[in-house]
Amino acid sequence: MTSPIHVNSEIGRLKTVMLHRPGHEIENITPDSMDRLLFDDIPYLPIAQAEHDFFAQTLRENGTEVLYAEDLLAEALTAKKVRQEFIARQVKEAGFIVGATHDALIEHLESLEPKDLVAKIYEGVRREEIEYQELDLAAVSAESTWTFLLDPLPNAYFTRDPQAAIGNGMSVNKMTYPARQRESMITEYILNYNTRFASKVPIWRGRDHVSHIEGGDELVLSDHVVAIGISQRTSAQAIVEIAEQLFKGSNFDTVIAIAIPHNHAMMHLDTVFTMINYDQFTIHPAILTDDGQVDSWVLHPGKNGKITLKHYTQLVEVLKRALGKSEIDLIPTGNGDPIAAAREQWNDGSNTLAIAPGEVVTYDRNYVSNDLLRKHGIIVHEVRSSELSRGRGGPRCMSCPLVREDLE
Ligand SMILES: NC(=[NH2+])NCCC[C@H](N)C(=O)O
Repeated sequence: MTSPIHVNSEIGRLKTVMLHRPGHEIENITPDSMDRLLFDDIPYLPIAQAEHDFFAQTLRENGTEVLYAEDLLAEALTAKKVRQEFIARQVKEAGFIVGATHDALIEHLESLEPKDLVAKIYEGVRREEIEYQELDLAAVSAESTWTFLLDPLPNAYFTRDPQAAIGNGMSVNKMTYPARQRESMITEYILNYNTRFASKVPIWRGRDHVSHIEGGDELVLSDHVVAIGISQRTSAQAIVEIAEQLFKGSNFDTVIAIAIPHNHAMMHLDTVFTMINYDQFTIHPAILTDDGQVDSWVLHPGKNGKITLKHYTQLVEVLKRALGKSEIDLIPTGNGDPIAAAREQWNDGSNTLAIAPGEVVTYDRNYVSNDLLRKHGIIVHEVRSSELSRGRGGPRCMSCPLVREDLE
């Protein structure tokens, strides 16, 4: 069976992408919950949606088929039995296993049609929306004063992270923070029950794991090389686990693990490093020492299913060797100016989405980085970014490529 997933690079012409249009979940962020929900501010929804529509339109105009995760999920949940199982698992992962609240939540969600159910899963369920048949202590006690029973999923428009297409398969991710963990269950149901995907996609690593990994850290550099960030969101253990599966079941024979600082501004590798052409990358200078060093380890398949490991500090040398290039052009965010670099990285100036070799989509606000990209010969499509950028993610984070053309 041919897989509907085909991603053998970061830069091959983008044919199909999965997005999520931000919805009311964005309006369910409050100053009190913002930190926990991984936001730094509350975007203004109508503008965020208009900006997102402009992003989707930019991709369509450049020949990309745009699929929305919310539509794929609603289709996957057509059968009542599947819907019931999905609801039960969402409610369980939100922390309700038995009791009055559990029962009332299930009853409420089961009363909804697939499209409304999907919208509810994203926007969250408030306490006052559900009707209790009977109360129990947990339902009436003070510990349950938080307005939402099922938290909103405001980060869902960053479709890059819950999963990552690698080759013809998927990494379905165990995410780091509770605020995002239920997002990758959406991926699981799309892959298992949407007819476009069901039984056709190898899963390199599922979400039923202790160690965590997120798609913002997973970069497909070529048809046999993957780079993965060791970051706030992705642990070394998860990298070893996925490397084992890739080495066993696919063409991939090289995983480059790159250590980056563990902080909110640089939560994933793709906030500081992205591939934009055969031999060109964006990089936030702050991840490198003055002489261009960063810790990285190259993993290869060894004997008897074991993995070999080698430590390097010169990223350029590692990239040259892995990609068979004699030169690598690292383009610094903010042109290397400490203030412009820090400001533009904060607003995802390094988070470029390649839609073809040497052709990228970026946020308009990062004008220093955009000018520099053009000077390096890159074609830049700018998209609007005042509200979308408040979630700390850029064009690469907001997109999950499903099909890219192979490179020549
Ligand atoms: N691939 C990325 N860089 N994603 C950015 C995700 C931002 C989101 N607020 C989070 O903290 O999870």
